[in-house]
Amino acid sequence: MTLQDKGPRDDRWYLNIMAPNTKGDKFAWLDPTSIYINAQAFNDLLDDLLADLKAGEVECDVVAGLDAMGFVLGAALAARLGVGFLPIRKAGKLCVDTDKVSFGNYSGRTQDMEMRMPAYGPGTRVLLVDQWVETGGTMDGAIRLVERQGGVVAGMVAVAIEENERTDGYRASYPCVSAVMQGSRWQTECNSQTLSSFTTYTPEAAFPQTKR
Ligand SMILES: O=P(O)(O)OC[C@H]1O[C@H](OP(=O)(O)OP(=O)(O)O)[C@H](O)[C@@H]1O
Ligand SMILES: Nc1ncnc2[nH]cnc12
Repeated sequence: MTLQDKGPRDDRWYLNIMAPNTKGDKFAWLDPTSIYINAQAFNDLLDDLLADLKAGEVECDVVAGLDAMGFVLGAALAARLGVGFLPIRKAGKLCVDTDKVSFGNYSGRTQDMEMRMPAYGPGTRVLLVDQWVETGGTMDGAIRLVERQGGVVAGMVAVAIEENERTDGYRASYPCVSAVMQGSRWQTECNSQTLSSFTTYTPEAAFPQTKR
């Protein structure tokens, strides 16, 4: 595992560059992907998640990332962990045999997602990675897919896991790692779906540094 020692890790500064929704209720309330644009932010995010996985002694045989943005974080973590990456896809994309589940998410709509079948042997430890967990409905579908093929959910990782009855159940059942730490101001703000950093947010804060 590649890990830089950066001292105390609890500032999570890169959460400040997450972008507020400017498009209304049909969309998620914020866009965390600005973190990925900036090399320092993205690498600090990965370092923090990896440090917390290590501290929690969370081990896995493969990372499964959830379509679509879970692919970004999941693939980056898999590469750092030295394991493979298994995409869990929105239905209708995979041209091989699949298992399929229906799930509901924050949008109130029901969707289907699929995982290739067979994907791994019995007892394989699968680390589930998504960008964000809001209601936990999407994660619920992924857990069902993993367990139906005899996999063991090794844990779950996201930028944030909002607190509600379903995610309380996840925390009780699996190791859960998120950049937004439980008990922090960030967690309270994510639960209420507004961040104080939105008042000073500028897109430029996430711009990649140019080498010229
Ligand atoms: O906890 P939930 O309420 O289920 O919501 C979480 C899911 O919603 C978002 O993805 P979205 O479906 O918007 O798709 P995207 O990754 O393609 O942006 C997010 O990245 C999770 O996958
Ligand atoms: N990407 C996301 N950002 C913020 N809230 C979300 N809820 C579900 N997905 C989300």
